Amino acid sequence: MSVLDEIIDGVRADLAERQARVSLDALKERAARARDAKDGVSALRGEGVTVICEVKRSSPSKGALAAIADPAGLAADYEAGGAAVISVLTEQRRFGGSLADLEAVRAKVDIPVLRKDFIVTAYQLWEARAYGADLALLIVAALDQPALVSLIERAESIGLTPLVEVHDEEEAERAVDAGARVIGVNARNLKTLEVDRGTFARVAPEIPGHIVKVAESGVRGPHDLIAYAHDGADAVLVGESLVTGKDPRTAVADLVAAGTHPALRNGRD
Ligand SMILES: O=C(O)c1ccccc1NCC(=O)[C@H](O)[C@H](O)COP(=O)(O)O
Repeated sequence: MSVLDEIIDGVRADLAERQARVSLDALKERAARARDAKDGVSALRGEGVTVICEVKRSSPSKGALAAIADPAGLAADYEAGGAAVISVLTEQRRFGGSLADLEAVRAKVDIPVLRKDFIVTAYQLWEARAYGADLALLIVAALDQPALVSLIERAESIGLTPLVEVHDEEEAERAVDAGARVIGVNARNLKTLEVDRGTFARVAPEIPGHIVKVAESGVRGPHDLIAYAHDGADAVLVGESLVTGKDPRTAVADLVAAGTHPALRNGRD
């Protein structure tokens, strides 16, 4: 069984427990009371290369990364550093996240918030909206094409911007066909968990220019953002290097400075 399959088995088991406790109607009522969702596309099409900063406690590839006792405080530091979007990993078993983290971050920051999880049902999209997310991750490798199309449509219909994640050219084609407006190319191979930063350069040419292109994983600092920018990234998604570094606010500010540097912007025009 692949790592992704194992993760999704756990996600489905936890989801069944939540569904037994909280009805879909109750979630929808909670979603109706949530703050209106912010537009993820305009946030990511900000000045230069924008930065999505992740709240990530642990991961299948690295184990424990950072305790993060105060996810909202960390998100506030990211926002102060100039982040365009906060990504909150809500998967519990492998990443140590929760919907409570999402809710706390939402209450603290003004910028859009992404629910990063392994979403396989519309119920999870309603959860995302009910706990204040503006964007939600959909992983092409985890979904057949009818499910991908249906979840993109449902996300859009309830105000969420779907960030559709791909790992190769074939998945990119499926994401485009399904109507994605934002596509993330993840450099982390879900079979080996290894990061290959060349993945973005290979896959990005398959993605039409009107779609926002996000380079996910493996950003250690400004030099990696610049490399992804030269390969056509509109945004980067950064987790590990921020949560394991000493000063997340300054680290984000350094990334944002690199992403908005006039030399980089001229080179991309
Ligand atoms: O991080 C992992 O080990 C991982 C394993 C299996 C599926 C997903 C995984 N990570 C989720 C992510 O996509 C990353 O958290 C995100 O792109 C940030 O990456 P990084 O900056 O390298 O932490």
